[in-house]
Amino acid sequence: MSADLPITLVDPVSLPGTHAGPVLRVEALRKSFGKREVLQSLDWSVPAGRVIGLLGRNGAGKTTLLRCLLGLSPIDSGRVELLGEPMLEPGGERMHRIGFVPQTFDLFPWMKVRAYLDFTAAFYDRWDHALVARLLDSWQLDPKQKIGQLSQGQRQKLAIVRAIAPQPDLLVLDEPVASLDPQARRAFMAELLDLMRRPGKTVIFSTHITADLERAGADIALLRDGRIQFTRPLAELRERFLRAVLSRAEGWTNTPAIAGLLKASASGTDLQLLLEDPDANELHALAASLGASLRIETPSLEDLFVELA
Ligand SMILES: Nc1ncnc2c1ncn2[C@@H]1O[C@H](COP(=O)(O)OP(=O)(O)OP(=O)(O)O)[C@@H](O)[C@H]1O
Repeated sequence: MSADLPITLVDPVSLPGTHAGPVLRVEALRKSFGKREVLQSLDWSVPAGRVIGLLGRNGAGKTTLLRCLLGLSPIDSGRVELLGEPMLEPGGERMHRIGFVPQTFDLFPWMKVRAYLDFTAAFYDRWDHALVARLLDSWQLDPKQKIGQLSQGQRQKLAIVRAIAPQPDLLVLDEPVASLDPQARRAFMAELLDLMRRPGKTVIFSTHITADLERAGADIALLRDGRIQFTRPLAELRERFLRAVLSRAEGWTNTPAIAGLLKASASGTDLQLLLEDPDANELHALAASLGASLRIETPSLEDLFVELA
């Protein structure tokens, strides 16, 4: 699968058979564990037809947020609306339209893969048997093996097969590729992109692997300080954040003042400035006034994540 496949994003309003509003709407969501306030009046809205990568440092609250969204963990206060209805508890018809891949999958160790999938399929009208057969084959999962004997990565693959097979409208994945080898990760991302190309499908997945977000052409949602700081298409982030490198022979002892400065670091003759929405004219004028040459670079998503998260 090529890394730069074009992705067609679908206008949610134009989708037949789907509600027109956001797939997910969260208002003032609060969740604490003891004194630790993990989600602090978090607001978030996700339109249909997007792939959203949820980024955040270890312990930022990604798992907590995903579990609260799906009603798997009780919230302290606030409101969560999923597929146009308030989420009070998991269950009901709507859950057939939502797929979830948890961080770890430890269920039914005594069951064989085939029996587990057949058993689960019985609950779903839209179970895609052909997709299951294809994924078992290409991901080399042995239908006759017991789940308890699968490696962590194989279990994760099984959890992904199980989540995709009912053809959910909303697929939520909590670090789905953490245990997968690079080959399986790419295959999985390719499946995600396939899902995405069907109208109205929405995917939300948490990850630390920024390359996967780039490959998926995902929108980036950043969870920091208990809130979603922004949800933006990758291309927009790339335009918004730039690195300016000022160079001069005598080096740098002070950081010049400039609008949008997020971070500055000096090394030898270079001064690197990470800037949000910089004004090019201002930058050139600054370089001239400091007797420095100017180079403008686009930071990688990983660099951005390190700086912003
Ligand atoms: N059941 C729990 N009881 C007490 N504290 C919890 C519980 N679950 C999570 N926490 C705490 O909430 C915070 C957020 O944890 P969470 O697992 O949601 O973060 P995360 O962003 O998913 O982290 P990671 O990237 O490491 O998976 C952490 O400080 C964690 O210790």
